[in-house]
Amino acid sequence: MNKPYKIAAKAIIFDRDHVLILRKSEEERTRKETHGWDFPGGGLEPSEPLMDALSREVMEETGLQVKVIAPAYIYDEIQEEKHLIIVKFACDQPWGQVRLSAEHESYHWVPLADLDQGEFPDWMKEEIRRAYRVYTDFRGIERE
Ligand SMILES: Nc1nc2c([nH]c(=O)n2[C@H]2C[C@H](O)[C@@H](COP(=O)(O)OP(=O)(O)OP(=O)(O)O)O2)c(=O)[nH]1
Repeated sequence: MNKPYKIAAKAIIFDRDHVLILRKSEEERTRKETHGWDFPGGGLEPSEPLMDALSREVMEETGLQVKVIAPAYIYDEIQEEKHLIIVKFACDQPWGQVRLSAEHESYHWVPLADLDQGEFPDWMKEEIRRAYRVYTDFRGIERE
């Protein structure tokens, strides 16, 4: 059976040694079984380039503009209903005032030093660590 593709772009945004993590709204959390944490981003609209989707979704979900550094991680899963591909980009230099959409209830600039103690799923922590390596390598920053 041919499954439809869903392609999404998500942003792992750094501000020096902090990373931006969103908390899904209660409605989103109860709608499906979820750990409730999120990176800003989402699926492509028809005929929309990946990078345009990234900046559109980041703006819609956070009100921020960011500088994209480079892809950091690709999540690729054949699910029951669809083939899901999510490209995660390391980003920095967030600019603007945070304004959340109805999808999220709060945002957290999490210090990287506190990541291990956070209640985020292990795979999110791993994606953040990878994106942080991309961020520090590209920007020539000493790692924490
Ligand atoms: N299990 C797992 N899911 C991952 C990884 N990387 C990654 O982007 N995902 C994606 C796939 C799922 O769409 C989503 C699972 O998180 P979730 O429990 O919040 O599920 P969800 O269906 O509410 O996801 P979404 O609306 O945020 O896309 O995260 C990973 O390494 N492991």
